[in-house]
Amino acid sequence: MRLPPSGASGGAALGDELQGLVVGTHGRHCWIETDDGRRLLCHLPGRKDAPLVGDRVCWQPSGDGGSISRTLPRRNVLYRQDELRTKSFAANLDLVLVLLAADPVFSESQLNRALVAAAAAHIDALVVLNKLDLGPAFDSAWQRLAPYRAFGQDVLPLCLHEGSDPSTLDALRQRLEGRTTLVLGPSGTGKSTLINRLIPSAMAATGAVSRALNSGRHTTTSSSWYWLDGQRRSALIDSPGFQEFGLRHLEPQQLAQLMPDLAAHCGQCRFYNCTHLHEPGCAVRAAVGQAVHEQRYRLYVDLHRELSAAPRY
Ligand SMILES: Nc1nc2c(ncn2[C@@H]2O[C@H](COP(=O)(O)OP(=O)(O)OP(=O)(O)O)[C@@H](O)[C@H]2O)c(=O)[nH]1
Ligand SMILES: [Zn+2]
Repeated sequence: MRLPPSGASGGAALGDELQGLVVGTHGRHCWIETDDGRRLLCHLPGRKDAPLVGDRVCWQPSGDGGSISRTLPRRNVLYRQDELRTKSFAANLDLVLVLLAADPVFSESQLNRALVAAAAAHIDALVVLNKLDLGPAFDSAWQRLAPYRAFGQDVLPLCLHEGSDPSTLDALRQRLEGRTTLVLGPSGTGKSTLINRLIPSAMAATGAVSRALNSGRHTTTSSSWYWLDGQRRSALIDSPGFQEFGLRHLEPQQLAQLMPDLAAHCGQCRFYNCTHLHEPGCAVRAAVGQAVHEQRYRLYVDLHRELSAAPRY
């Protein structure tokens, strides 16, 4: 079967509108990719509701680029928040990959924030622990993840060490197939190494475009899109911003439901609006030290306090 010819500018037509995928954002402009794989710089009409990497947009040709007319409805958006405002990592995600490593030692609070944000956005999460070759350091990090595995969180070991057995990377590759995955992780875990290993050399230029877009800025705040295959079915989005992973867009009352080990007990508390902090007959507190790991409950208490104290915007 022959595909119908695409529009003069190469995008999928919707009425007389052309569609494209946002693969990079930069102030008042963003890079879009047409369905036949061409990339062009588009101008945004206004500051409000700027499209995110992963968005599908409608656009019209203008000059040697284009102009975006609107963003199509999103399946989801992963949010975080810094001191000042709510920010978004990307839209229309299938998976959030949290990359940790045996070294540097990871922050459980950061890990939990990423998982809570993904759960709040109804996006699957995958935790990957890199540097399997570090032996004892890896074992103790793997042990710290035991409570996460116990509540059903998918956790994969990984080794990106030069010359190592490729089986862990192959297992990860399978998880990414056919999906759009946002990669998050603190500095030093091997994020750049992973992206370089996963992206075929022919496509690395894609990342170069995104990096070039960001290079003039003081801090890199936008996400970069990389295709993992020639068919453009599987994609990775690399995003900065893991260090300041605020969750103030969430209400404290939502929190327990977004932590699966706590959520399993929420329904059995005496009071329907139990905060699981001090109430009598609290099923969550009764499970602490058993089905709910002490450390996980501590993360809940701290984050609940933070969300309760936060001013809302
Ligand atoms: N031992 C070991 N070292 C690794 C592995 N993967 C990556 N590294 C090393 O870890 C260090 C950090 O890797 P990067 O890929 O630069 O990490 P990153 O997460 O991109 O860090 P930033 O560039 O700071 O954001 C480098 O020295 C890598 O060579 C691994 O599986 N085992
Ligand atoms: Zn309770």
